[in-house]
Amino acid sequence: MKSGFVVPTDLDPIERHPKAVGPGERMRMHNHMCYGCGEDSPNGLHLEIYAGEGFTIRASMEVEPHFEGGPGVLHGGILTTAFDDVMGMAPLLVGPSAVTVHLEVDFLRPIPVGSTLELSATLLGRQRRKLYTEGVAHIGDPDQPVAVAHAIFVSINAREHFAEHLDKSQISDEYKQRLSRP
Ligand SMILES: CCCCCCCCCCCCCC(=O)SCCNC(=O)CCNC(=O)[C@H](O)C(C)(C)COP(=O)(O)OP(=O)(O)OC[C@H]1O[C@@H](n2cnc3c(N)ncnc32)[C@H](O)[C@@H]1OP(=O)(O)O
Repeated sequence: MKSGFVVPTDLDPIERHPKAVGPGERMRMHNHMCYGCGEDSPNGLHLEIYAGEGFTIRASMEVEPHFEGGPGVLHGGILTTAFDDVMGMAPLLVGPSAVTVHLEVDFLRPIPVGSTLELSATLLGRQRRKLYTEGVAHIGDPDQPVAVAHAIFVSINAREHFAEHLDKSQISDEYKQRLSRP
């Protein structure tokens, strides 16, 4: 497998947060209007994302005809979006919210429209606020990945980070109030 991403060898160990969602349980939605996993996003991917064992996350995605890029195959940007969202849930296993600062994808094989894409993410470790993750996608044989991704997320204080933009969001007033509480 070809990948230019170098995972640091001196990552600090991580511990699952005592309040993190348990293995097999659905991850709590971070935003009901999120294009990746929000149930109210009108044109979103509507990913259902589950916690796995250890520091893993998984989700499935039906490759719908309107996700086409090349003839008959999934658009690379849609796959990247799905990775961003699924991998972005991994930091929540160990602590507070984090946002993507770097994401790269190795596209290994075309992904036909009509297939079921299985996505998984693993949190590899941290360096200060940086959380390193790896993602893998396959469409049948788990030993034959169709894409691999690496991302760095940086932990944030969500209330402060999103405060300036809350007025532009389509999230519910209740959720807005929750996010704007000091
Ligand atoms: C409750 C609701 C909340 C929702 C939560 C969301 C859940 C998410 C779910 C998933 C949704 C989908 C996901 C989405 O769509 S997330 C949406 C897309 N992402 C963003 O909008 C993030 C935009 N970036 C920023 O706002 C700032 O950069 C932040 C605030 C993140 C950091 O700026 P800040 O000034 O605070 O910190 P810093 O600059 O000292 O950086 C800190 C460390 O990071 C390192 N670094 C920085 N950039 C890079 C880089 N490109 N490659 C490698 N490393 C990088 C940097 O060297 C430093 O490392 P070190 O010095 O310690 O070694």
